[in-house]
Amino acid sequence: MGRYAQFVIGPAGSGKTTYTNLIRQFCENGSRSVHCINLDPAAEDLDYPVSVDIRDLISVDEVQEELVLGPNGGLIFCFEYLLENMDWLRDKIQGFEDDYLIIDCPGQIELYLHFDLFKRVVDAFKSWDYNICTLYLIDSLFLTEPTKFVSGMLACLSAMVKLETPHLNLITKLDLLEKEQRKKVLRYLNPYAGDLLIEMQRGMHKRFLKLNQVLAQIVDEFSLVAFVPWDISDEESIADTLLQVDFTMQYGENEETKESFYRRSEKYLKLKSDKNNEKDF
Ligand SMILES: Nc1nc2c(ncn2[C@@H]2O[C@H](COP(=O)(O)OP(=O)(O)OP(=O)(O)O)[C@@H](O)[C@H]2O)c(=O)[nH]1
Repeated sequence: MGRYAQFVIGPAGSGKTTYTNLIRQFCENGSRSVHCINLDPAAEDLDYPVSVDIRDLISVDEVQEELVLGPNGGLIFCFEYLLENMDWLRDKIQGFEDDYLIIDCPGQIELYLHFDLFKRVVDAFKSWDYNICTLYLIDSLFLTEPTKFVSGMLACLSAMVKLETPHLNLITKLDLLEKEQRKKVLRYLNPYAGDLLIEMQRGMHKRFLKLNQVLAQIVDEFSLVAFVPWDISDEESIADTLLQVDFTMQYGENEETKESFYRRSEKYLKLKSDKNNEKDF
């Protein structure tokens, strides 16, 4: 069957642990064998059974205490230590030959954006012949305005460029948004640079025009930054997300995957069955 691993990354509180647990439950209900791996040395209570836990190797609390480091320094030290002990991790996952790995990662995005430590962990999985997909989770409450969207998009893009793996961005906590807010957010599933520029420029001084033009151009040129809606109140959304992850893992991002994102967003909004909504959209 081959080896498959999803790396679940994203800012603190974006929903990584919740996602990991729900995907695990969904897979297990479908008789798919999965293992959840915790790579967050500062994790507290985890909702799922953990098959491999970095805290058995090293924990941030111990490091902070012994080396008098802050939380970020402690995390960096733990990842350096993990990289020196990758045989430990390899031994732990050796028995999961045909199983699916879901890897819950730390919430400090500096780890993905500014250092190469996390990339080296991902590269080790590649060298062990894993098919990989990185999921960058982003809280929908931070995507309700164009400027917030651009900022979130740039963080997703940096992680994608830095990690060099098949990549999806998941918009989480959609169930918490009002219908109108939800529609606003879902417009960004397939953003159009011209509209984005007009929206960003609204209410801003004209001296920001050039900057906003460049940012909108980045959105346009990096249209591979695809966002997938994730709604825990809709079981179909969970099933579709898993399908997209599997597809991306095997084939990477391409036109076909993008097409399926758009079909997904249409289905999600049920636009086809509601002509009035379609006009609004
Ligand atoms: N309503 C709703 N709540 C969510 C969703 N995802 C996460 N939450 C809640 O948001 C909070 C943070 O979720 P976690 O899954 O712990 O987030 P995390 O990214 O693992 O957080 P860190 O480990 O601190 O980086 C928890 O209270 C979750 O119950 C979601 O899709 N919908």
